[in-house]
Amino acid sequence: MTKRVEVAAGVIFRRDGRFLLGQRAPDTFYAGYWEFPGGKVEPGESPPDALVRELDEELGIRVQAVRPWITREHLYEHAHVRLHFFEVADWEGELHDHVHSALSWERVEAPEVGPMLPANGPILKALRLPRWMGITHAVDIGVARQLELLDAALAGGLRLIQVREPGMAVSELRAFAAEIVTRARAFGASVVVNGNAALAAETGADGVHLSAAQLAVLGARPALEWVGASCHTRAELERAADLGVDYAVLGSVQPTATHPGQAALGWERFAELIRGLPMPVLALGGLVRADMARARAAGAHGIAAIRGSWDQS
Ligand SMILES: Nc1nc2c([nH]c(=O)n2[C@@H]2O[C@H](COP(=O)(O)OP(=O)(O)OP(=O)(O)O)[C@@H](O)[C@H]2O)c(=O)[nH]1
Repeated sequence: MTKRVEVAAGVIFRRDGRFLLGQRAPDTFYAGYWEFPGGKVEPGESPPDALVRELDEELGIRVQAVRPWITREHLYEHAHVRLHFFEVADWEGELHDHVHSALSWERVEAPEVGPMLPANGPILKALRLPRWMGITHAVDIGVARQLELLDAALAGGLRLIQVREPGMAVSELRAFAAEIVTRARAFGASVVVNGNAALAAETGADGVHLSAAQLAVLGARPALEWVGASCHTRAELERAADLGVDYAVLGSVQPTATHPGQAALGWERFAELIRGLPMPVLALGGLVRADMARARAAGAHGIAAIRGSWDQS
């Protein structure tokens, strides 16, 4: 039987947004491959405690706070590992590496070192997922106004847009989505189209955002770069994980005008529902920019919002 190993690893961010990778030393498994700093969880230890200890032992840094992020399992020749990835934003001290052959600060958009440990491909992709998703609502505010607000948001740093226009005629939606893709491209932003993989492909969008209903019946992951899904329950999140989606959106965290009367989850329940999932989760529902720290402390990768994305106040 393959040995089971629990591992805690950290995505350590520097002030300029770069994150740290270490190259595995000679005489270890996968020598020369790059990894996130971290190591095995000891008996009786929690994964966050293990990470704080490992980062002290390996790098000589003191970590103030870690945020849960993604948990992935991988079957290596030598062990079946469960990797608990955390984000480490608050740390102090000078790096003194004791275990790696080299360290490198990388950009999330395009890490340059390699090869990477086999389990880490999806982790690097998850890091490329922007922290904020703007969801369109031209059916409420009009196409012209939505495009105007989109331009302002792109100029302000928005890098992920979901085209979601329930009720819009398909011909109008095709033109609208194509226009969003053109404008997003100019800023290097990505676009996913809600509920329609064919339209996404046709308009040159980067992916599709599946509704919970589609998620329930789909046999396989659509062949697009980004596939995400709307979820409301743990069962839906697990189904999304099984389908191999790149991200999920879970809500509503707070009461929202889009679904009046729907019970809000609150942050505690949100954190509970997403625990241990293998993909990043965006929090949805009545959220604004000021909620980002709270969302990430709860384990969210970031936030998805309709109104909160376009309000200019
Ligand atoms: N630290 C770290 N380990 C990772 C990552 N990705 C990944 O698959 N792993 C796996 O998780 C395990 C980490 O264990 P480790 O670093 O404590 O131990 P090791 O293999 O060097 O062996 P040893 O501690 O027995 O000498 C290894 O099997 C490693 O291949 C990652 O990004 N960071």
